[in-house]
Order: sequence, then structure tokens, then C-alpha cells
Amino acid sequence: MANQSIEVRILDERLGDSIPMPDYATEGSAGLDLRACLQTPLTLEPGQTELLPTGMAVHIADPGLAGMILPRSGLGHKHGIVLGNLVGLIDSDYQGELMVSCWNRGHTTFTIDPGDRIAQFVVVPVVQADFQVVETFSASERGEGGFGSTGGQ
Ligand SMILES: O=c1ccn([C@H]2C[C@H](O)[C@@H](COP(=O)(O)OP(=O)(O)OP(=O)(O)O)O2)c(=O)[nH]1
Ligand SMILES: [Mg+2]
Repeated sequence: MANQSIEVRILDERLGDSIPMPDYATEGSAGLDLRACLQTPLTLEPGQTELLPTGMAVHIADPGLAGMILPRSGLGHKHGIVLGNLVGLIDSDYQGELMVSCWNRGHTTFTIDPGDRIAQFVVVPVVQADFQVVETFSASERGEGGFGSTGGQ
């Protein structure tokens, strides 16, 4: 499933004009970069978290899909700018503005300017499980082992 049409509403008229519309940077990009639709630069102090508007809403519509908002690796690794919710999950029936929780987990202040690329949006397949209550599971190789049960190396 390489291409999927998803409806988008532009909520900030600067998007597609002075602020570029989010797009896949390369043919093979998994995510498109979301941009901060701020009115003025925002300085995040160490430890500070702010909810930033992206100026757009998407309606994924298909319950077999979801959106994920993920950090950009450069921002996270070099500047400590990650997501306040670690990962954002966008339901297929959500029609509101895509919002990005930006958390400065670093030790220095960081300024986000209007239009800066702050996170990335990925569309992923989803399965809604039909949970069947059972008394016991049929045996598996792992069983109940977890959290390092297979050894440290
Ligand atoms: O980073 C995010 C995470 C979520 N959302 C929107 C889309 C998502 O469909 C909705 C609800 O998100 P979630 O279910 O993770 O939050 P909740 O705290 O459970 O809120 P709700 O009670 O509205 O489901 O909020 C965003 O815009 N950005
Ligand atoms: Mg929820």
C-alpha cells in the first residue's frame, strides 16, 4: 500500500504559502515533516513542554490506518527536542488540528520559529483486534518470559 489518499484541511492560511505544506522530502520518505504554525518564535526552557499547532487537520477515515507523530531524529538527538507524549497517535476518526507536544528534555533553551519542522507524521496500518476471553493459552516458545528472560547479550 504505497499511496493512500487522505483528506487534509488547511487551518492556517500561511500553510502552502509562507509556510511550506508538509510533504515527503524524498521518494522513499516514511514521514512528512510537520511545521510549527506559531505566530511568534517560541523559546522552550529545559524541561518545558508546549502544545504547538500545525495549521492542518487530517481525516484518515479508514479504521485500518492511523497516524503517528514521531520526533525528528536531529532535533531529538542534538537538541533534546522530543515529544511530550513521546509518540502521538492520531485516530482515523480525528478531524481536529494536528497538534504536536514539544518537550525540551535537554539542558539548554531552544527556540522554535514559525514554520520550523518540529516532528514527523507517519501513516501506519492498524488492526482492531477482536478480543476473545480464554482460560488458558496454547503453549508458545516464550511462554510468560519477558524483560530480559532470553539473556543479556
Ligand atoms: O500528539 C498528538 C496526539 C493526539 N492528537 C489528537 C489526535 C488523536 O486522535 C486525539 C486523541 O489522542 P489520544 O487518544 O492519544 O489522547 P487521549 O488523551 O486518550 O484523548 P481522548 O480522550 O480524546 O482520546 O488527539 C494530536 O493531535 N497530537
Ligand atoms: Mg484516547
